[in-house]
Amino acid sequence: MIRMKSLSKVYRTHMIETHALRGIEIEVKEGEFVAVTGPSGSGKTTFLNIAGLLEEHTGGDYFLDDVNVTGLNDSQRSRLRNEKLGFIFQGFNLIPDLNLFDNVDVPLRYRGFPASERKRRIEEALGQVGLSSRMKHFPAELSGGQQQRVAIARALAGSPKVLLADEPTGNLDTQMARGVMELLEEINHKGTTILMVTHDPELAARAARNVHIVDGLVTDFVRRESPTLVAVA
Ligand SMILES: Nc1ncnc2c1ncn2[C@@H]1O[C@H](COP(=O)(O)OP(=O)(O)OP(=O)(O)O)[C@@H](O)[C@H]1O
Repeated sequence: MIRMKSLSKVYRTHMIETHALRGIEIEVKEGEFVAVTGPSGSGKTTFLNIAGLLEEHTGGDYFLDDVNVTGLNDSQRSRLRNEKLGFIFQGFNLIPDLNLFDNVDVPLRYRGFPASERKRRIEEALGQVGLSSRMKHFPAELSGGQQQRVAIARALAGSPKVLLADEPTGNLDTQMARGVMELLEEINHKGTTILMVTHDPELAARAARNVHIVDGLVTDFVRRESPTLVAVA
């Protein structure tokens, strides 16, 4: 589903070059749940943003669902992103002035689905995260955990193949974090591939696979189903 070959990312600002990713080799298969861990500044968000087509890599190749995204133009990248990917962020990123229904509707409007199809998808997605009864509520009327559930519903409504989550529980207390993790596990069991950046060792340990990034390199893949160390770069 996700394949990166010698992938690198260099940020160039004010004469300074930052080598954020330095030759990533990784393959994530459909249906995997991968936790991405590593120290601050190691390149986790950069990795996730490139996987999510939010940023362009500067070297190597990236194949998303067998499409080589290297060299695609902005509109091709947007189309691929909208069709295949869903995003969840630490800060939820909901629009405060829109109720839950309309928040979940935002990316569906971009996709150009007809109103009846959007309604069906919104109701189904909010149902899946247990918030059917709150559709007319506004984000500020919900707890942090509930707001993250809305963000998950917004991501799910587009039926993404891959869900990318950057510290999805970073703003939540332990109890709420567990609830969100359980929901992500449920979504994964239904077939969605998940890539989740987390600083939380407890959550990382629950993912079937951990990818550890240090200093822009993947240093460790651990498949917890088998004790074998699959790759060390
Ligand atoms: N837009 C940017 N311009 C310049 N440098 C950047 C940019 N974004 C990230 N970097 C640099 O790239 C490196 C990797 O950053 P990244 O945000 O991917 O790390 P991270 O592992 O997600 O860190 P954290 O856990 O603290 O969020 C850092 O040195 C960072 O300063």
